[in-house]
Amino acid sequence: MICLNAVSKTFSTKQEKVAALRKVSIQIEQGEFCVLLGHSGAGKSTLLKIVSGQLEPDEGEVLIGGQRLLRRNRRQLQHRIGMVHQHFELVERLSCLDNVMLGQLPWISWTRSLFRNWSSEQRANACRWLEQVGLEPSHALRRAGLLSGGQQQRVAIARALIRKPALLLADEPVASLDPATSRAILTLLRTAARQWNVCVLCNLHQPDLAQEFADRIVVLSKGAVLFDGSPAEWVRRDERNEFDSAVCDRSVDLSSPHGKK
Ligand SMILES: Nc1ncnc2c1ncn2[C@@H]1O[C@H](COP(=O)(O)OP(=O)(O)OP(=O)(O)O)[C@@H](O)[C@H]1O
Repeated sequence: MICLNAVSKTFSTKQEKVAALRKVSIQIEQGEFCVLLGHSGAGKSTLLKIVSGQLEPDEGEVLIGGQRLLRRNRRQLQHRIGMVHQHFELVERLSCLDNVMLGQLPWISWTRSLFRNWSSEQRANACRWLEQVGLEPSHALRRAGLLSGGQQQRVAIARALIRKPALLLADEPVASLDPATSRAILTLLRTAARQWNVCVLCNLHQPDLAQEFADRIVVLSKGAVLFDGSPAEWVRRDERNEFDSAVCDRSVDLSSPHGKK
């Protein structure tokens, strides 16, 4: 379970101070697929960076599996977090298998990782994860950069899951994918949450996809939580026009390859 208690973050630049997060409190259970929605600048990426330990909050606390995220235990807790990104962030010149193995770096000796000298057991494990995310065994030795976007995202998900994370953070994982592939990837993330009891926190720009796939939707607006509930509750409130175009990017067009008009 992850828990954010009254987390605030303000960025100061020479010109201004931007309150990116204002006393955000949310709790996500193991096995839950939670989608963060909000227009550009609402604070979604800042929240993910704070949960992953890349940024420190000014106020408030983050608990991962009951343990408070602090500077001194950050590395140890980061080992329990898997990350998936919009642009996959694979090492394109390496094989899919080697990319998946990178997810296990914290537990592999540096000589093995430097020479990619994986044991047969490690190889078999990586291949199993590639299979779990829907890739044929023949993909294991193919260069990651030669795969389609959807296949690369599957490799990235396998790399995140091989470390058996308590928490999987997905920062706009379908932003560069076509609508059909987006649905396949979100199905995979939802399955991962349920099958491996992972708490998944996923940033999206598309309310329709959030409604279709999320167990829970959290809407941020100007750094504050505007809504936190089930997709059914979200639809009821949306129908009463409680959320207007300022909340979510209604310009999203799922028929377009990149989701934007
Ligand atoms: N390093 C930074 N320095 C200054 N301001 C920042 C920094 N990072 C984020 N911000 C500001 O904080 C606010 C929240 O940004 P954030 O990136 O979290 O929004 P977002 O909801 O993820 O947006 P998007 O959907 O466009 O990625 C924005 O106003 C942004 O300009």
